[in-house]
Amino acid sequence: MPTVKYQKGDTVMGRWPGSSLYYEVKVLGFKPRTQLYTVIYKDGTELELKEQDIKSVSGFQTRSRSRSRSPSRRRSRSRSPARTTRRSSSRTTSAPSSRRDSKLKDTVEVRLSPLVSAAAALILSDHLIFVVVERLIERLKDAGKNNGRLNLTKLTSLVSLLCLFLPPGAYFWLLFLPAWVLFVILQVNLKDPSLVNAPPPLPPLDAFWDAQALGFVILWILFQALLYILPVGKLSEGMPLRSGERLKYRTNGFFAIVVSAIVAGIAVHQGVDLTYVHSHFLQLATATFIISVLLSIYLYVRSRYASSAELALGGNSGNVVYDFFKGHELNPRIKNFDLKFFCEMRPGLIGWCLINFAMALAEMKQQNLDAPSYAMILVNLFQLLYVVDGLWNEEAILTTMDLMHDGFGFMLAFGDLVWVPFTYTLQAYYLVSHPNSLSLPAVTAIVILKLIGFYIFRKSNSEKNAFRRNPSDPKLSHLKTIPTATGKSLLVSGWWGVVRHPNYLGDLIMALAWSLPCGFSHLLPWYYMIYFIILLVHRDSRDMSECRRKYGSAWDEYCRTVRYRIIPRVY
Ligand SMILES: NC(=O)c1ccc[n+]([C@@H]2O[C@H](COP(=O)([O-])OP(=O)(O)OC[C@H]3O[C@@H](n4cnc5c(N)ncnc54)[C@H](OP(=O)(O)O)[C@@H]3O)[C@@H](O)[C@H]2O)c1
Ligand SMILES: CC(C)CCC[C@@H](C)[C@H]1CC[C@H]2C3=C(CC[C@]12C)[C@@]1(C)CC[C@H](O)C(C)(C)[C@@H]1CC3
Repeated sequence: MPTVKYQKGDTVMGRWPGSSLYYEVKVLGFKPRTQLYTVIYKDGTELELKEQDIKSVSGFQTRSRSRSRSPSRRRSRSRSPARTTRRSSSRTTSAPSSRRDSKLKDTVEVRLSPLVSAAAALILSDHLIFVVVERLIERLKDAGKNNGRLNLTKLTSLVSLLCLFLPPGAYFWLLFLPAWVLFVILQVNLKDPSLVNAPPPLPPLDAFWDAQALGFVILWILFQALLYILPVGKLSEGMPLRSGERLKYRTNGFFAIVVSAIVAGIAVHQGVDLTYVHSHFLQLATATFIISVLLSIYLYVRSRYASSAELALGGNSGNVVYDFFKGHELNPRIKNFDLKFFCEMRPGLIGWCLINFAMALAEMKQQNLDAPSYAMILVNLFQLLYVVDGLWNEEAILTTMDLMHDGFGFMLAFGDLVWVPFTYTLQAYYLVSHPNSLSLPAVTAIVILKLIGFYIFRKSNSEKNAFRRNPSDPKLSHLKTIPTATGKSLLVSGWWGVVRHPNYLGDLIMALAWSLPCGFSHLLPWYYMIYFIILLVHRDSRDMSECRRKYGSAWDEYCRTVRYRIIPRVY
């Protein structure tokens, strides 16, 4: 390599992409065509870097000592990206640097996955805008350093100002998600509903509001909160936090759904007309939406006072709308009452089953039936099984992304309280006024499909959960694993050796079985399936980049061994 600045075998300082952190790396080679150096970090991560992202060790040390005392500069002495992982998760991490890490994560994600739909691309757009602006600011700073002619402060504020006028995805989603719920609720009541129809005319404003409906929703949430705080059931430990602490959670969800079912049964027996839920669906959804907005405002305000150790890595952009949407605090609690865990597992999830049940009663009433239709029974039983299983294995939620990594803000509050109960119930709602008769062979085939999906979903989730809780569990000793620099290992055989997200595969098969009973006359009951594909493809990409950041070369090795993401040999 005669004209090349750094030679094979040289030890130099390499910039970790997307950040201003440098680590000691060894040069493995140079590709004249791409003008990139292949370097290897101390934890084994191999990357390709531009010459401008490499500095000689001696020059680097002199400069870094003479520079500022800021934490990010101090961090530049650490030796490997694996350390970044550990350091960025320590209490001393400054918010800006963790933000940079998450931006890096998102950039990789966007590059890696050509998304299947424009909607999914929109999910990513908010991240992208921040990445682009941040990169631009970094470039400008670099340019300023190099020629000294640019007025850095002015340029930086100009770009930040520009950012204010760019419509980040958060603004879009804040408006779109509630509008979408309204759209599908209005559609499902039409004789000929369609996802591609123009929105039906808006009902008058007072049609949205019903004080009684708000009262019922508040009562329901309080009732679930009461069941949650009762000293019944197990106290489970969450995964270790950045501080090393493990929070305790009352995992009595199964008890909560059993008590709720008994209370609903007694109420119906006593003559309470549950078909109210069908006739006041819009008002109930509006009331729940108001509660989710109030909760999100409370969450945002309290997150401003939370210590940095209590914050999630995302949602700290400084942009009020983005942070409000994404959520800032990781585990907001009032004493021992965990708001995120409660909202994710209780009012919405159990409410979903209650609404489905009410729809079965409404179907019988509307269509003069003595018993619900086969299609309605299947949808009810399938979704009840899904929820009961989630609550029975409630502890497993503590190892999912939402609980471990995501802040609690509008996205999850609205998702858990409004989105789940008022859109996941659309199939049952649809069947109330759009009957679909099913033959016995069709019923049998759909049940078999559901059971296959459920088996894959449950087995794979339990396998990962058991492994994460006790990696040396003798029951898992037959499984092959890859060690990672963080001390955790990755499963490479068993379910997690078939595809990288076997649990998503099972979930998707189940989603198919939920839509099939509604037939093919309309797209609306297939809405869940379409939404779910987009959601899971996006979650898979997000998880991939997060794991690559955490596990470096070990993750790449896992991806080389397990080539497909969700569907074997297809995707
Ligand atoms: N119905 C719905 O609306 C809905 C929506 C979303 C998700 N879900 C379901 O919820 C469940 C949880 O989903 P999730 O998105 O949180 O993802 P998940 O698949 O449960 O968790 C991903 C995490 O698992 C760990 N992991 C990944 N590969 C591994 C391997 N080979 N060996 C060991 N650990 C590995 C990694 O975390 P660590 O390494 O840090 O432990 C990774 O971040 C899924 O079953 C999903 O289908 C349902
Ligand atoms: C578009 C947005 C508003 C997206 C909102 C997403 C949330 C509604 C989902 C994200 C994670 C999901 C989830 C379940 C329900 C829906 C979410 C909260 C879940 C609790 C359903 C029962 C399952 O058994 C489960 C526990 C595995 C599952 C966990 C993830």
